[in-house]
Amino acid sequence: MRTSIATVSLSGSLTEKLTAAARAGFDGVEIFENDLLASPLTPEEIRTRCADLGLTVDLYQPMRDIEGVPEDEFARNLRRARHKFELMRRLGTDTVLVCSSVSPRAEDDDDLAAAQLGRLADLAQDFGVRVAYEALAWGRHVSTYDHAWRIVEAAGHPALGTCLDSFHILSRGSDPKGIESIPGEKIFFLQLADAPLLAMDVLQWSRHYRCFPGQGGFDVAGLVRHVLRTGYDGPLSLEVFNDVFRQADAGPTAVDAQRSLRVLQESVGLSTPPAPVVPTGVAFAELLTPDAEPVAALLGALGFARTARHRGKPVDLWQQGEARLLVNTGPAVRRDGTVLAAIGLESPDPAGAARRAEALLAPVLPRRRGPHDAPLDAVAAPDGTELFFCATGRPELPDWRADFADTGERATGIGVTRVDHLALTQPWHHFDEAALFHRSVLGLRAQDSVDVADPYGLFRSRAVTSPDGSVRIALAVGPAPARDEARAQHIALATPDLVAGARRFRAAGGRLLPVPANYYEDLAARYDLSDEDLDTYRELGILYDRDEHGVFRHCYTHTVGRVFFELVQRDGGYRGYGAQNAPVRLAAQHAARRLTGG
Ligand SMILES: O=C(O)c1ccc(O)c(O)c1
Ligand SMILES: [Mg+2]
Repeated sequence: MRTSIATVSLSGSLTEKLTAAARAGFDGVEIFENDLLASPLTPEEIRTRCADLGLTVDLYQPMRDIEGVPEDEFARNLRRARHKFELMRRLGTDTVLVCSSVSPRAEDDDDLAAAQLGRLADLAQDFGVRVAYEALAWGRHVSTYDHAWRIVEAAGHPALGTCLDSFHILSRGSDPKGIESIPGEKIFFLQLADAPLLAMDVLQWSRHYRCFPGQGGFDVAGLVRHVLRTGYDGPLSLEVFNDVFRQADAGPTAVDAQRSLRVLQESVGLSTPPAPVVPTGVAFAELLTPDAEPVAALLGALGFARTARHRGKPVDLWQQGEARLLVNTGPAVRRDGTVLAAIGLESPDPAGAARRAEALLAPVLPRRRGPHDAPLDAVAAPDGTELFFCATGRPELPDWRADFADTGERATGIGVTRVDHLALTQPWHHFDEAALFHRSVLGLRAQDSVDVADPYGLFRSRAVTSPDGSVRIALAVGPAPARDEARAQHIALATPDLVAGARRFRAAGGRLLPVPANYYEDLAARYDLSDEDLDTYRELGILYDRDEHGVFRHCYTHTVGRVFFELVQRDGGYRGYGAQNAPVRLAAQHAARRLTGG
């Protein structure tokens, strides 16, 4: 189906919005009145610009407070409408959105509303315009889609239809099944938006918290299925009022928006992009560092050995158990010190995974292929992390390790078996995009997001995981985008015996993050732990959590550049990440940074 986006959903000037929408692959736009009023372009120039960009102008909006008013006021409304219809002719669009009145002077009189909307449609018809009447969830007398449709039906005018907006329908808890009783040709327009489930005033919710389908808690796809059963064949149009998107760059937001519509179309059976190829493990995590020494010291204390060297590049493979870390000291190294730059995902079908990613608009990275390199398919996640789809030790596929020559070094190890999870702090305006990306592109499942207090703000965190837990990525967004630590990344390593592992790490010269004694007093109050265990945890800075499945113990290393490590022991099928300990950890990291300056 054709895809469209309201200009209000993107930041910048009208020109920037239109360019971003076209580049992301939208077919059309809804022009928001304020964007036109603020633009130096004439309506004719906007029309030409859209045509040059390959965009149709699908809707002009909104017209407000038209219906249900005394005759003298309605006469003034018609005069206003005539101006707008003339403008629409110059703009080259034939559909106008009229939202239900919020005026205190509007009367609760459906017959009057139908009669006046009919007269508006008469005038519109003279200009070749169609009127799409939308129920705002906070409309004074008309606030539900079925009520708006009753009025449209009563008016019985060919130039009057309804506009359905998923936010207004789902935020009020209306049953969208009733949409199926509206003839498809009377649905003049369909606007789509999702939103997180929040208990708040619906107008504020709508104006500040809408998000793209798949990023919130509404069943937008379910609603679209009802709409499709009516025979509606107009565009799927995104109308998202969102405080973050208003500030973020229009280009990436438009791509995020188009991706959400592609995923939606797939889930309602309108398209069949290549199927998701769910990763089955973490093949490697790659650190980029300008300063190999501190990284080597930390990995050595963690029990890793430099088992292989890339044949053509300054990249070392450090291994312990099934945990593999690449340390890259090549020219791509950035100014901001050590970073977690890439993740190798073990994929049952690397080429298929890359095709899926490309179909969902993930930037495909040029293959870093030297004369000896195995081919590697890679895409960039929204935060810039490179994701490689690769195979380790599977005879039917090229092994990425073929590019590495064995050094003969072997790890003595501290008991690390594998990477448990990767935690990536997102740029502040990419959080919702990141969750949708990892879910739709990689086929991971998103868990609920949790809020975590930091001494200087609030973190939001959301995990995406493969069904068997073999791939776990914790996405977080921090409080202060300008601060480095707000973009910290970490690698959590699994061990079956955390206490032994932590002791060996320390004996090898590793530094563990100290945790305040108050934490352990609280732990003693909350759980029935032995004094001996508590003493050990306090000594090593081990944090403790439980869920209905099992127990989680974890501790942290110091930070190098933007990266630190976590050692974790999961017992009994514990599913979380110790989120309730995160405030203590964040405070301890702030304190450690003040002491060491690093
Ligand atoms: O918030 C509003 O006023 C507003 C305006 C136009 C719409 O289509 C809408 O859904 C909301
Ligand atoms: Mg709307």
